[in-house]
Amino acid sequence: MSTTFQLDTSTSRANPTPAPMKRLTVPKIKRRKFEGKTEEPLVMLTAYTARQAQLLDPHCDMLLVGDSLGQVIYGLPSTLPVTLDMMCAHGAAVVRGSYHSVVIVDMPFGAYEASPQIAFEAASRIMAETGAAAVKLEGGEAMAETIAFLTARGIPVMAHVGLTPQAVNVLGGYAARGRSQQEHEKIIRDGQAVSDAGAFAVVVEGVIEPIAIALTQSVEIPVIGIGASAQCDGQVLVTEDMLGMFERVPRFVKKYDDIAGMIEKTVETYAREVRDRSFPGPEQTYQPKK
Ligand SMILES: Nc1nc(=O)c2c([nH]1)NC[C@@H]1CN(c3ccc(C(=O)N[C@@H](CCC(=O)O)C(=O)O)cc3)CN21
Ligand SMILES: CC(C)C(=O)C(=O)O
Repeated sequence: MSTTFQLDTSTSRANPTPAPMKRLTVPKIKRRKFEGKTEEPLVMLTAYTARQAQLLDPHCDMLLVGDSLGQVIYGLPSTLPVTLDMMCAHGAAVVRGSYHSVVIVDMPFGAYEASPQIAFEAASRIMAETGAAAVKLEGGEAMAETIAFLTARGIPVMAHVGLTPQAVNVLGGYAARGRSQQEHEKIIRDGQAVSDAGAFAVVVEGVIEPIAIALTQSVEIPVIGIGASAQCDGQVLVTEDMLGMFERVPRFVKKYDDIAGMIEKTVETYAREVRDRSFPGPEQTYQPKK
């Protein structure tokens, strides 16, 4: 087990970012929201690897090591089989590849729900092994006690309400939430509960826009939207989704590029050159000294 702390690595030759910046902190993220609104929205993307983190870091305020890595990296059918070992390994890689953003690591399903004490054991392991600045967990009122427990013991918590993918079996799918008045009120109560419990920010996912707007206006912590509203205090997406790595993505994803198409074309060229023996060429081949 290797332990990596969040050191200032700006002088290390392993870290090629040209203009190292001082890393943002959780209190600075929280303070970005004042008088009920964040002037400039917070920018968050998921990251799972060191190189990906290096590329995203200069443009983001927060990097989320999401448990969506279960689907995106490991090809699992949901986020439920994701383990603490996976989150620690990818969390450490993202911290090593970033210099500026606040890194937040998802707590995997099963690692925190049973009790605040169990949650602290999992969260403290994540903090110690990755060097991340905070953890994220899914749930509202039911997780308020756990959020207060972790925060009081030195672990900042980002909460996640609305469409909570770890609860897919209770919700019955990934459809948008909050279309009934009862559900609407429950999601607002969840957001207020996590804010009152001391979460430094909250993700609201897959809800009808009026809920996202009402929540953003009613809590003092930044509300980060995904499938929510442009009026949230920030936005997050799964990086591979917005880069166009996947054919099928949720409706709330905007595909900014077609990376899958680029990879396909490039690999097609490589395969052709191998088959017609034009790769490797003279420039990629060693010859004996004359
Ligand atoms: N690549 C990826 N992107 C994500 O946004 C994401 C993950 N993985 N894994 C974890 C959760 C799961 N999420 C999901 C997954 C599927 C839908 C989806 O298919 N939504 C449909 C509607 C589904 C329905 O109505 O039943 C859509 O068209 O938006 C939404 C969010 C969000 N998260
Ligand atoms: C989609 C985001 C918010 C997430 O929770 C994840 O990446 O797992």
